[in-house]
Amino acid sequence: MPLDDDHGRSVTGIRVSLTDRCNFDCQYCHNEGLGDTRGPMEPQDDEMTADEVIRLLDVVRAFGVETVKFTGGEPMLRDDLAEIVRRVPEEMDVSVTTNGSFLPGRAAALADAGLERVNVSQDALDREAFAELTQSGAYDTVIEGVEAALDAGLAPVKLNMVVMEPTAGYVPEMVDFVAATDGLQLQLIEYMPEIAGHPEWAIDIARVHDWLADRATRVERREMHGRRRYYVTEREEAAPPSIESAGPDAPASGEGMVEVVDPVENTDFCANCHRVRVTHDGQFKGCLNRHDDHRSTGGMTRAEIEAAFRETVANRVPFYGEYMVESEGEWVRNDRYVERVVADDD
Ligand SMILES: Nc1nc2c(ncn2[C@@H]2O[C@H](COP(=O)(O)OP(=O)(O)OP(=O)(O)O)[C@@H](O)[C@H]2O)c(=O)[nH]1
Ligand SMILES: C[S@@+](CC[C@H](N)C(=O)[O-])C[C@H]1O[C@@H](n2cnc3c(N)ncnc32)[C@H](O)[C@@H]1O
Ligand code: SF4
Ligand code: SF4
Repeated sequence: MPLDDDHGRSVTGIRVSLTDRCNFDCQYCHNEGLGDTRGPMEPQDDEMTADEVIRLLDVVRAFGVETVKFTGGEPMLRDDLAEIVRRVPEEMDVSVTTNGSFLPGRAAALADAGLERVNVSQDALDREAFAELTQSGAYDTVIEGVEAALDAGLAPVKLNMVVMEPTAGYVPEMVDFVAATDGLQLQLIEYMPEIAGHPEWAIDIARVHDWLADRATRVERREMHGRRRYYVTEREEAAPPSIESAGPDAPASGEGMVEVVDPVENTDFCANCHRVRVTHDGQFKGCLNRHDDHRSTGGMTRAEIEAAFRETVANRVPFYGEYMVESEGEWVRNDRYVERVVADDD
């Protein structure tokens, strides 16, 4: 049975950052709550080993955690990613979120190792905009990577697009693209300024919902975070760039799914959050936005890791609505946690 926190949220998923390193330098990157990805590209001593990752997964699986997501930094900078995926406890659903630049040549091996799906970041179907946003010239490689993932059977491949002022204009084309391409889905992620800064890039996500509601033939609500999923059909007049998803003769599905990830100041999203994170150096982290709830697992016995996980879950609180509360139209830290942080620091 999964563990529940004090707010009735069962923990069913774990997100493991395998490295803090990245070969891109996206202008918007929050690095899963850990700040800057810039730095050395070589493996770092503080990264968990494959054995340590598997040991943690073994512990949380026994607490009913059903899904694991490997992320980073760029998780495919880990040469042992396929080995790690192969060793994930059998009962767990395993996926990876990647910038896609290493998928050509490696997607098939990951699928063989047991990877079930992959999310690939792609913010614009435009070479120049992509280069500007990611500070990388890997546009064609990423498109090839998406094709490689589809060919390897990793569908549905979710394209992750961060929606903010510099990218919002590319949304319609991305939606047409997934509607026209079998095996692809789109995830529109509201830009989160909390860690990355640049509040001026934030957009009003309600406008995106309204636009999608007009465009969609049906709408669903995902249990996780209460996210809305819009199903869209192909428009005849649209001619987006093509990907031959399942071979040149494969029929297009004619329907695409677009999911909106809208965590910013969204109490409903946080009230339905079922995830615990693990940092690349092996610390449990109860919330993406918090830095005061990390619990180390380094050098611990299994019993100690179990205790650290229980404590992490017990201390989880919805970020918006509990850790942050509204006061006179502003989000401010709840006094309860200000006191706790000061006490912890002593
Ligand atoms: N604030 C917040 N943002 C999240 C959370 N989960 C996902 N996100 C945002 O969505 C981004 C993409 O996450 P992914 O790992 O690709 O996708 P996902 O939706 O979590 O995973 P799937 O289960 O594959 O749909 C993250 O890097 C965050 O920006 C969450 O629990 N809280
Ligand atoms: C931190 S990256 C790590 C995995 C991998 N390097 C990648 O880019 O997919 C995970 C996801 O977070 C998203 N992301 C990064 N910074 C963000 C921000 N400030 N707001 C919203 N999403 C963000 C990225 O677009 C990506 O899809
Ligand atoms: S590729 Fe991922 S981890 Fe790297 S900078 Fe971009 S969003 Fe951040
Ligand atoms: S509590 Fe909210 S901000 Fe924190 S990880 Fe969960 S959904 Fe994200």
